[in-house]
Amino acid sequence: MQTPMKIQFAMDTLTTAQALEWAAAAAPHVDILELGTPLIKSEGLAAVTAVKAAHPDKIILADLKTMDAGGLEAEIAFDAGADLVTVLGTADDSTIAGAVETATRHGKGVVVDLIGVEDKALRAQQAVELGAEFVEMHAGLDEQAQEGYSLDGLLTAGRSAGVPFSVAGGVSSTTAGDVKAAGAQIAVAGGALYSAEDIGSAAEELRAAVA
Ligand SMILES: O=C([C@H](O)CO)[C@H](O)[C@H](O)COP(=O)(O)O
Repeated sequence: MQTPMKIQFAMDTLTTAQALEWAAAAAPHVDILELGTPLIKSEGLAAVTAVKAAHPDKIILADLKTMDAGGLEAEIAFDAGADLVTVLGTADDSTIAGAVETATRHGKGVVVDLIGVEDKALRAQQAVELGAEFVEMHAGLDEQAQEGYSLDGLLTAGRSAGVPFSVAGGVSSTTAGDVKAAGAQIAVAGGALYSAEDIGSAAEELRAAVA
């Protein structure tokens, strides 16, 4: 039987209070709660601790986007309560390996974020060889704002990589079916959920779209 696709809620806000409110609304319908990079820069890793304490049953992802000192940055995030941390695919192999070594020691995991990587399929394979749990086929908010942006490039890269992957780049209930069809294990949604009038209903709709 195929493993059901997971949903990751990317909480790109600047306050822990807002993140806790969003997490409570979406929690019944999502598997992974992501503390967005702007939130961690604004509130620090205390935000991770607060969300983990409120949702001990959820996978908590700290979107550190680590570029150097992989072991050190992963260590402080795991100590704060994260289950997964992100390291950039543009980082040196030793940075990814350092974070993986720390994750293994903690019984936790590393996700390699392929934002800004030219050959995402190739780097995805290398990242998984280095021990990443999965990679994120990712187009960031700035790339999404460019004219003509579509998810297609991410889906093609995911299909050809042949390793476990998530897709992040403006995923919504309209596009989630395509993400599933491409073979992704995880659909990441930020704006489509937190900009909705009713976050809980939007998350429920997204879950239905990938069921
Ligand atoms: O990682 C993200 C971005 O770099 C800002 O932190 C987003 O969380 C990710 O792109 C998912 O959000 P949406 O694109 O709004 O779905």
